[in-house]
Amino acid sequence: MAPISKECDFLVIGGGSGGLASARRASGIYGAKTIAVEAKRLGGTCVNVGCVPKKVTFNAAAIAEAIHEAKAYGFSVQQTAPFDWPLFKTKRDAYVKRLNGIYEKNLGNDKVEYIHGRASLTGKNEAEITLDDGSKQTVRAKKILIAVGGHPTIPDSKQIPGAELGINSDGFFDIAEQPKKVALVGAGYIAVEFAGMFNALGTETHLFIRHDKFLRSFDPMVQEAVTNEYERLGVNLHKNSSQTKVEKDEKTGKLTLYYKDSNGEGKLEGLDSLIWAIGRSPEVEGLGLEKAGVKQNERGQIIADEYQNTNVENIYSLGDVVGKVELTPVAIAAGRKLADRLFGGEKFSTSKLDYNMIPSVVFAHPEVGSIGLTEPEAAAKYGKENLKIYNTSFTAMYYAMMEPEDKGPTKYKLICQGPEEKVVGLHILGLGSGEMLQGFGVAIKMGATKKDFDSCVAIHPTSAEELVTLK
Ligand SMILES: Cc1cc2nc3c(=O)[nH]c(=O)nc-3n(C[C@H](O)[C@H](O)[C@H](O)COP(=O)(O)OP(=O)(O)OC[C@H]3O[C@@H](n4cnc5c(N)ncnc54)[C@H](O)[C@@H]3O)c2cc1C
Ligand SMILES: NC(=O)C1=CN([C@@H]2O[C@H](COP(=O)(O)OP(=O)(O)OC[C@H]3O[C@@H](n4cnc5c(N)ncnc54)[C@H](OP(=O)(O)O)[C@@H]3O)[C@@H](O)[C@H]2O)C=CC1
Ligand SMILES: N[C@@H](CCC(=O)N[C@@H](CSSC[C@H](NC(=O)CC[C@H](N)C(=O)O)C(=O)NCC(=O)O)C(=O)NCC(=O)O)C(=O)O
Repeated sequence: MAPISKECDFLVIGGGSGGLASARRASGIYGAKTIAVEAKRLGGTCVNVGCVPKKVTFNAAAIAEAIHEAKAYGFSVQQTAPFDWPLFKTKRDAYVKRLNGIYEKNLGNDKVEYIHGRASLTGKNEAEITLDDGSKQTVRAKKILIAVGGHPTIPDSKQIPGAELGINSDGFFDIAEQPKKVALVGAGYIAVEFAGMFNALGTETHLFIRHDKFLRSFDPMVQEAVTNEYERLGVNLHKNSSQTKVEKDEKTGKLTLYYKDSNGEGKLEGLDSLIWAIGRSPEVEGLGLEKAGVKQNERGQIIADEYQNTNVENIYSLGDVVGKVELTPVAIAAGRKLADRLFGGEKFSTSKLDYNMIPSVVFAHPEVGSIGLTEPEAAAKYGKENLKIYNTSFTAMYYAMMEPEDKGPTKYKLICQGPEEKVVGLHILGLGSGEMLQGFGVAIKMGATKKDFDSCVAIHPTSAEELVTLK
């Protein structure tokens, strides 16, 4: 190994949501000598190929829907040209690039030393960084944070010949022209969000799921309502399906997907893109975990306790590579709490992130918001007889001017437990659910009961008011 070229208090491997947040707090607030290493682009998955470009694309899809809906309100909106995907992509790329620059500047402002390169552990307190020109630097650190995130999982080409002809969520953001026809495989956040966006923007969209509903980790109300809504909106759902082969027509570049479903065997021709969205795997290859003795679970994720400690003293890990809850605010919060604990002195000596009651939103059509237990989870934990479930289903006033076939669903479910009716789960779908959930999340995190909900006077006319007037 090359001689030690740098020493620091805190070496952060991975310049994504968790790593940046931790590094900036450690250095900017507590003055720890911190080095952050990023192999690709600052900001990580969220800024470059995740939340940020996804939400901007979701906004484009929402505008496409609004243009359609505007007619019902008396506007004579006429689209004179199709959606300009290349223009939109150029602007989206430029926005992300601007954020990369802002993040680099932020590191400078917080006096974090930034190294662009790929880090690999060489021992308990040491790492080797391979720079872009191939040269190497070695760093000795008192404490090391591993926040290297993950990458999309792709099926094995031995099981599905031609699987490599498909792309993944990273590739989605490289698509240069709007596809006329796409197939997506998967049933989680990404498949559902992408399918909804493509469909709203006018692409013929086929979604292949292994069961008869998607978003199966969500409350049954969400699974059923959103699956039905996607069918109503014209997404071609291939239920109970599996894929057997993918072929490419070398002349046209179009793909054919061979599959099986409850009707037998089928094939879907003329695809501009096939997108695998079947989960993510930890980014641990070449990280040298074995050299430092850091333990992983059977999925390759790093094992860390509630304080982000790995099994090796002074090596910590958080975010997607740990895989408990794969969300940006979770990685950020864990990263900041860790910096507080490590460098914030006595006051923060027990600082840790509480992984209970974390709200999340699926930017589906309509948006879905969820916090706490699903109804089956609550029944298993507390017993059905100790629960009171409040449901409502109504037509949001936004749809008042529209024909029945153009009205989208709104459904809310509040799950309460015990004689005090403590709220242990809230599941909402409909317009504005994404923005709505955060505030209710605060109340629920504070331990709100149904009575507390009811004691807040409604704001009229809003969809949210239905949640404080549930019967
Ligand atoms: C399409 C998509 C949409 C998403 N939408 C949302 C959303 O709307 N809301 C939400 O909360 N979450 C969303 N997520 C999830 C969110 O992006 C992740 O949970 C979050 O980015 C995880 O942060 P992290 O710090 O753990 O890892 P990352 O952000 O992935 O950062 C890890 C960084 O480490 C770098 N790295 C890896 N190995 C090395 C190495 N050896 N040396 C140096 N650097 C290395 C990587 O290049 C990367 O930049 C989305 C994810 C995807 C894929
Ligand atoms: N809005 C947000 O906050 C977003 C958050 N994210 C985060 O990123 C994570 C990764 O997203 P995603 O990739 O969608 O993963 P998810 O884990 O959310 O969903 C993947 C789903 O795909 C299905 N699946 C798995 N293997 C196969 C297979 N071989 N063939 C067909 N279907 C399969 C499974 O559903 P089933 O068992 O029903 O088949 C599985 O649950 C999310 O869990 C989330 O934490 C991502 C995007 C947006
Ligand atoms: N909530 C606003 C988000 C606004 C926002 O935060 N925009 C970011 C781009 S999303 S960037 C992706 C993500 N940021 C966030 O999630 C925002 C974090 C929140 N503001 C906080 O500080 O807690 C992240 O990975 N953060 C890691 C870190 O910052 O340490 C930005 O412009 N930043 C410029 C700047 O910071 O100067 C919205 O949705 O409109």
